[in-house]
Amino acid sequence: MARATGPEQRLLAIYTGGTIGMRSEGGVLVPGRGLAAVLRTLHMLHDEEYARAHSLPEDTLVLPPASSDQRIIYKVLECQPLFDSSDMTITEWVQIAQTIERHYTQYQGFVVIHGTDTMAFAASVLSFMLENLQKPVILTGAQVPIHELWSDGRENLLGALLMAGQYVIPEVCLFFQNQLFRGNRTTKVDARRFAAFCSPNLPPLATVGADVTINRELVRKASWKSHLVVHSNMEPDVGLLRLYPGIPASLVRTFLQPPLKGVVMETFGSGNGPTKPDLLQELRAAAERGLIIVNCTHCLQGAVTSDYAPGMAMAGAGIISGFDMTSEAALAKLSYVLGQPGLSLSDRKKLLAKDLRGEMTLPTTDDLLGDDMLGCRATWLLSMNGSQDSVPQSMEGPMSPLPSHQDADAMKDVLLPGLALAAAHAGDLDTLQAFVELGRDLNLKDYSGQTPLHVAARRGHASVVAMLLQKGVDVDACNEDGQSPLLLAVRGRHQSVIRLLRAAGAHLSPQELEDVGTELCRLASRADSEGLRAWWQAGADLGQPDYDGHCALQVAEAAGNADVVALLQSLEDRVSAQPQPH
Ligand SMILES: NC(=O)C[C@H](N)C(=O)O
Repeated sequence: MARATGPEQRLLAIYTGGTIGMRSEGGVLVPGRGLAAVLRTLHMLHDEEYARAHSLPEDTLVLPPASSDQRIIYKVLECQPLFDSSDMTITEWVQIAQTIERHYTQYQGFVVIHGTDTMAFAASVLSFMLENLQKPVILTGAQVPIHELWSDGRENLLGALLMAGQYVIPEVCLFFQNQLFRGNRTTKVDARRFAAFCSPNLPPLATVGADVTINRELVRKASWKSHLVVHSNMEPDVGLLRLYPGIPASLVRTFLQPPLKGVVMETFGSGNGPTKPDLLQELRAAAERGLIIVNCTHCLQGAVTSDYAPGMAMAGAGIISGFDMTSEAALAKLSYVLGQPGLSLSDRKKLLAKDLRGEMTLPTTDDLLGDDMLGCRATWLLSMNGSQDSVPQSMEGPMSPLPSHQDADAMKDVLLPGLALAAAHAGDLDTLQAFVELGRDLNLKDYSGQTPLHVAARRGHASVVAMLLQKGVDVDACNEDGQSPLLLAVRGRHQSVIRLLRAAGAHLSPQELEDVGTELCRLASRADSEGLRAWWQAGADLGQPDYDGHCALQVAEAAGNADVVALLQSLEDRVSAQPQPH
């Protein structure tokens, strides 16, 4: 990230509306025309003397000198009509992106003056529409109109212009209250305070006080080889659904109907939701007919993980993790990905799982490996075939001395299990295949005894499970809690994985089956047909009693759940006919 050089920096300020330029009409605030004329009267935003001395055109403004050798000259392009941002839609944001494209070569940077209510959505959408940005695009606005005595608008606009004019930050950003954020990481958190925005999962790119502090390692690098690409084809039929305790499956079904093509589902905590079978059934049915569902947490901070059983149930329903994306960014990303022509459903899902514009933090292999070995790269590790010759040149030098053979072996012992498990977690067949090609044993275990098969079974990655089984891994390997891959697949209700494991001879151990009667009765009492079916598929005896002697069928009968009764009876009838693995 460089400082902008040259005696004059030219910026375009695109004024779309918002409180910053509003006036009171009939007791309410409405967007006001002629913002440039107001700015011309404000000394901090215009140096009339310089403009006259340099014969700047009528519509051009110039900031007072920020440094002795540089001037920021800007023009305000007023949109027609102006909007309260509550009324803005993808159509208006596409127009902004196209305006930037039209003027891209004439200006060193762009400031978008926008209402605050939907500014985080706008910044997110623009970040996906503008690919290969090499210049800053900074959104800003105000909580109080700029002509008022006590307004945040003057400082916000000045800050945005200074940041865009003085630094080459090739991203869509949002500047508010002395902080420059990555736009697609922001959310509006306060209706009145001047500190209206926050970036819960990424620190600001820059902070302005007596000094400007740039968080250089966070700023994205521009790709100087490629040109700006503006993606105007954004899918409007995307939605946002917030789960709440007790949400009826019927409501979810209605919401997910066509023409909706993608939905961001705001879930509890680290990505959990109710595990009611009818609700999961609706989600699964929608996913099966091609609706894309992205799971984002409704918490302000933190990420979706699969630490809890209800989270796994969600994952089992064909839902994509949004990790730590804001809902605004996820919605914009969905609209962008669905708007891309000619992609298959699986291509779209792959694109959604990638970090495209710095909008989400993906769990890395390093996260799983721990801090002590950070910096070692997967490719390097895999290329460490006991010979220093295979260490890439780029790893040499004073900061990264070549390890001895023993060190290299010790490092491999520590790091390879984590790497293999990370690949299994991500469903990354290519990396696992690389292990095989280098003659590595895929039975390796991490510190808790987990094998790649455990992880793939737990995540429901059937293709990875099939590949591992084909390579002859131990199908009944137990982790330190005595759990087999089959048990993890049952918990996740991953039917295709259960089938694969059973076909490879997997058994639930006597220890895993110890309390199965109680578990089956619990599932029967909650009418969880899918859970019951998973245990049955895994070879559990559905007639096992719970601690006080009741079996699942009796519990279902007592609860008057005819569907579950019918299911249990049909499964029990099929038990004798079912081929038993040896
Ligand atoms: N502070 C603001 O700009 C709020 C206004 N309603 C808008 O979003 O346009």
